Order: sequence, then C-alpha cells, then structure tokens
Amino acid sequence: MTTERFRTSAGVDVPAVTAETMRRVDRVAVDDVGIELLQMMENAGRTLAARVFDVGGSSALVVAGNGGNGGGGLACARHLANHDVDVSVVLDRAPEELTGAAARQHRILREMGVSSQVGPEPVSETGPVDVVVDALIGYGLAGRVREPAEALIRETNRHDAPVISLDVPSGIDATTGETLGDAVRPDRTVTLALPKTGLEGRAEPLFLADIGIPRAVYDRLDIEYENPFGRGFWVELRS
Ligand SMILES: NC(=O)C1=CN([C@@H]2O[C@H](COP(=O)(O)OP(=O)(O)OC[C@H]3O[C@@H](n4cnc5c(N)ncnc54)[C@H](O)[C@@H]3O)[C@@H](O)[C@H]2O)[C@H](O)CC1
Ligand SMILES: [K+]
Repeated sequence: MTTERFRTSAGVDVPAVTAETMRRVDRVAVDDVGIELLQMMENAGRTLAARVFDVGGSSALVVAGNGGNGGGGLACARHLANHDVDVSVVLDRAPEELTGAAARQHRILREMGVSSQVGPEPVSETGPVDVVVDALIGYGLAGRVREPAEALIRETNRHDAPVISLDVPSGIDATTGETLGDAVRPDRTVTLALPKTGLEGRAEPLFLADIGIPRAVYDRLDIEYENPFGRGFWVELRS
C-alpha cells in the first residue's frame, strides 16, 4: 500500500511504500519488465558511492550482509575503490557463506584485491575511516535482529565516522519504522526507488536514488508516480 507522502524540494510528492509493496515492485520489474536485479543494484551502488563522495574523505568501511542490501553495499565498495577510496569491508558471515547477488559482488571485490573481514570486532578495529556504509539489512529484516548482525549494528553505532545507511537503517522495520532490537543510527540514509513508510518522521537527511525502475512498473501496480528526479539520478526528500 502507498500511504505516507514525502516531497522533493521541487515540490514533487513521492508516495511511501511498505516492504511488501517494494518487494512487488522489484518482482514486476524483474519478472514482467525484464530488468535484472544486478542492474538495479548497480545503480544503487553507484549512487550510494556518489553520496559517500559528498561526505568526503579518502577511506570508507562498508558493513555488508548477505541480501540485496549487502549486495548493493558491496557494489558501492567497488565504485569507491575504482575512485581511489581506501575501502575495507566487514561481513556478517564468512565469504564462502554468501549467496546470490551478494556472493557475486563479493567475488568481484576479491578479484580487485579488496579484502574483507568477518564479525563485529573488525568494525572497531579497522582504525579510523572517513565514512561507514551500513549495508547490513534493508527491507528484508525478518523479526528481531539476531547476532551477529546485532553486534555489528552496535559496533557501527560506536564508530566515530559518519554513517550512511543503504535503503533503511539496519534494524529498522522498513514498513513500521519500529526498532526490533538494536538499529543503526545513521547520519543520512539513501533509500532506493521509493521511500519506505518506516522512514517517515526520521531526523536524518533522506536521499532517494533512482535505480532505473520505469514508470510502467508503478503503473502496473497502481502506484501514483510522478518522476521525482527531474534530469538527475537522486534527490533529497522531506516527509
Ligand atoms: N527496488 C529496490 O528497492 C531494490 C532493492 N534492493 C536492495 O535489496 C534489499 C532487499 O533485499 P533482500 O535480500 O530482500 O533483504 P535484505 O538484504 O534487506 O535482508 C537480508 C539480509 O538481512 C539478514 N537478516 C534479515 N533479518 C535479520 C534478523 N532478524 N537478524 C539478523 N539478520 C537478519 C539476512 O540474513 C540477510 O543477510 C533492499 O533493502 C535494497 O537494499 C536491490 O538491490 C535492488 C532493487
Ligand atoms: K541498511
């Protein structure tokens, strides 16, 4: 369902969607319209990297999980490394346990010589970095946050560097905004395609990234959609 509304500075209303509706959007994009998940993820990772450049600095830590959120974070890590940012990666599981798109993104990073570590401790032990990217859990959060993700979230919050969350702050329910256990407290969030209902009323700046989903997808799902991006690929939103 689309309920809450966000607005761009140009005055374009943008509907917010639940995790369930966003999942439907993804399914229609892939199954009916023929856009691959990896295409959307590439756009997500690249736009997120551009927002990391805005924060500035020369080093970044990407904390990634095993779903679409982690995959986007790992794609972002590649774009950062390609642009001479010193990137370190921390995963919530051993690299051999990654599956699907996250495994594919990770394999590319390994070939690039970007190393990754596992577990909560490396988040605080990597030393100072200029920005932390939170790509642990997105709209796929299921139930209360479990370990080791919860410890990774706590370590991320303890970090001195500014934190950018991908799609939703990890640990926040994308639909309700509720925190089930610990949740990342980001300095800004880059949400994908449409804002999620659970992001309404949050204090940190919220950016919306265009991941290439065409209007035809929204039309098929009866989601009222006016292009919020103009001729750009991201926009800031207010609720
Ligand atoms: N159109 C789009 O918006 C697109 C979004 N993308 C990104 O994909 C995620 C959704 O991906 P999904 O695989 O469905 O789930 P997540 O990555 O959010 O979560 C799975 C991840 O989280 C772990 N996990 C889940 N629940 C728990 C829990 N209770 N405790 C601990 N850990 C948990 C699970 O183990 C996995 O590691 C969306 O947010 C976007 O970022 C696509 O990239 C492109 C299209
Ligand atoms: K996240």
